[in-house]
Amino acid sequence: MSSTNQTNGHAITSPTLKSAYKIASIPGDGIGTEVISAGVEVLKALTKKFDSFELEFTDFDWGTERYLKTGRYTPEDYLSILKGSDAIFFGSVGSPSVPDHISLWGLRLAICQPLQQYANVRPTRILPGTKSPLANCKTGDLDWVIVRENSEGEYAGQGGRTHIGCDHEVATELSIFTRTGVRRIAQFAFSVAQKRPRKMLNLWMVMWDEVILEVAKGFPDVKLDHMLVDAMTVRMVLDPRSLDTILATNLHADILSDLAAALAGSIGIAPTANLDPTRKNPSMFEPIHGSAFDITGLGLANPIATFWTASEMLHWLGESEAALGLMAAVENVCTAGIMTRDLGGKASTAEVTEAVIKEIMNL
Ligand SMILES: NC(=O)c1ccc[n+]([C@@H]2O[C@H](COP(=O)([O-])OP(=O)(O)OC[C@H]3O[C@@H](n4cnc5c(N)ncnc54)[C@H](O)[C@@H]3O)[C@@H](O)[C@H]2O)c1
Ligand SMILES: O=C(O)C[C@@H](O)C(=O)O
Ligand SMILES: [K+]
Ligand SMILES: [Mn+2]
Repeated sequence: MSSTNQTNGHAITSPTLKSAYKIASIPGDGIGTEVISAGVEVLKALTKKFDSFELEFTDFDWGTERYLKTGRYTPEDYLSILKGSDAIFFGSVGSPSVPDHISLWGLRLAICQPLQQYANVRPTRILPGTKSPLANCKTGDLDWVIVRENSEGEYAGQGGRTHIGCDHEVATELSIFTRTGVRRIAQFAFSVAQKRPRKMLNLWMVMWDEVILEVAKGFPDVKLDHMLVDAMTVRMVLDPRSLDTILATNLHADILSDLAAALAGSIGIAPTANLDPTRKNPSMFEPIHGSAFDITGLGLANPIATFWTASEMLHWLGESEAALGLMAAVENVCTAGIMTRDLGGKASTAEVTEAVIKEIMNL
């Protein structure tokens, strides 16, 4: 690309600097490796189509295989390595050969927590050409963003076991909530709700309620609605049109977002952004789903969750045109019925990926 500037009456043509982003890619375990390689292919196609930016990928083999060989999911200096990137593109972690709390704390939480990615953002909607399992719920009827507190609550890592293995063993799992933690996620969720057409935020809990009412004063245009989490599951199923932005604690939002993905058609389409809203640290983007050992290696993994995740990453980096182009390509492919088995189709991971790349090049 080039641009023309006027200097002292002379037109001079100079190369416009392309934005170049460093992406740390961590496929992880199971289908993580299949969907991230599909995601990288699609992102590379976008850089060909939209020549305003470049992506420089560095791949990391951090996952369970590495843990079994070395006793660690990552090298010791992994945080300084990641801090050198503009964004992290993550697949999933977890394997039948290692207990889930070890893999989760060894990789996903080992990244999210020290990098202060305290806002976990999970948009959900029904893509055109796909179906909700809810009768009478069509594309447009379900359009939510779940904001998950991503640094404390039930995933604070406090608690332990005493008298291990004895009949009188005691185990505690503590939920930790800080005023600062609640305030910052509330501020973030209100600002998300404020940018949505319906300007609406649904949430719940006690200290939360108090802090949120304080934060709400700064967002008078957002309609606020408190819900208990059990009742929320009912409302999501029976009245999806009445919801918009949903803020909840770490664990509750984790559960609600799997439900949301299923109601929108499949867990195979749902994206996640783990954001550090201060932008001091790189943010991490991953599909909501896990390693799915039951379908690993079979070509059945739906790559759309990862494509949507890639689109969220591009938005965060400021490349909105490419981000919107990617979602348009995904929607065209769904409309054409090229879908994996979880969405009722017959296409493989590779066939969906190829179709999305073709749509990108035809945009
Ligand atoms: N953030 C993460 O990395 C993350 C998230 C969830 C689970 N996990 C880990 O993944 C492992 C498996 O967990 P799980 O089985 O509870 O959840 P899962 O999300 O891996 O799978 C649940 C079900 O959804 C299906 N599924 C998931 N993604 C799919 C896709 N893209 N296309 C088609 N079908 C898809 C699977 O086949 C499975 O039947 C565990 O070790 C768990 O700890 C990791
Ligand atoms: O919550 C987690 O950390 C694991 C998984 O359930 C997720 O949604 O990322
Ligand atoms: K994941
Ligand atoms: Mn989850």
